[in-house]
Amino acid sequence: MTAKTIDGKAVSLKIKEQVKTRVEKLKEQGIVPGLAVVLVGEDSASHTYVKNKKKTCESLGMRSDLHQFPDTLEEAELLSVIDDLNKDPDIHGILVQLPLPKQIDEFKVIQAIDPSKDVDGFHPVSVGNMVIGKEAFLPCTPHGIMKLLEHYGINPAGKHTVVIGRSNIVGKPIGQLMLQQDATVTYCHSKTADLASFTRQADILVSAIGKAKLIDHSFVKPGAVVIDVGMNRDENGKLCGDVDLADVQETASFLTPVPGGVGPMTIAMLMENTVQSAENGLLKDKNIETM
Ligand SMILES: Nc1nc2c(c(=O)[nH]1)N[C@@H](CN(C=O)c1ccc(C(=O)N[C@@H](CCC(=O)O)C(=O)O)cc1)CN2
Ligand SMILES: [Mg+2]
Repeated sequence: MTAKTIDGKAVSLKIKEQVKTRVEKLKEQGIVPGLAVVLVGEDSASHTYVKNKKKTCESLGMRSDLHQFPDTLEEAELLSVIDDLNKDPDIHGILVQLPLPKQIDEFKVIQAIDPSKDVDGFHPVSVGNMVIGKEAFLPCTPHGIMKLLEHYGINPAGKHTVVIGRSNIVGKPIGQLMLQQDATVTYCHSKTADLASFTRQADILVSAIGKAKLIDHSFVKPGAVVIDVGMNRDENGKLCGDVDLADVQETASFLTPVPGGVGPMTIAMLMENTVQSAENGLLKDKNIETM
């Protein structure tokens, strides 16, 4: 068996086209969806992601405001910025790029965002609604993974999904979204003993552990769908995922590459959440109940 490549770039382009159409409809009604992006510090990867988010917003006809601060920013100042953005009627989505510098408590900052503008889906209200299966902004990377599965006709129902990683951004929520689609879910993490004994049971394996090429064919059940959320550098400094693609190619049925798999979906889903937030605002103005 040679695994089929899941093309996240192609699927993300389709989603962005749909978002663009929704933006055009909103603009006809005088609304320009607006995303505020808050960036603190000098992390070069964060700068790249933020630049891409801003560029993508603009290419889809949305407004995007960058609020950039040095890594010495105090927590209270950041909370005050969030407060202003919460009150700004032209801003439909607020995103604080993570990670934040050490002196700032990430949880406090996320909690300060108005849940109706929480397009990252990280606020405890969004997380709670997601877990109980109510309408919520879903976190972009896990939501993007579910969209990829749907696009390729992979139904998680009744399948054993093994997640490696327990971050709030990817690991925990992807397990919850899989559970909602009737998968049987096992969480593994850095302290799991005999990791391969679990991953070899997976029909769908999601790796978000951040270890370059850890997952070779000995971790993979023949025919499994392998989703790689890792972003690492290999021995030559080249971007790679958690999965040794060449080694797993003849064992898996589907594989997401890095780059070009899950990554592009993250930004596409952020765009979708932002346009959704602007649509929700319009419905609220017309007194129609949404989230
Ligand atoms: N506030 C947030 N912070 C962070 C998030 C997030 O969703 N919200 N996720 C990550 C970083 N991230 C977006 O912010 C992100 C990571 C990777 C990609 C991506 O497209 N990756 C490409 C490769 C890019 C490269 O060449 O370097 C790929 O995999 O194809 C997009 C977004 C942490 N912080
Ligand atoms: Mg911190």
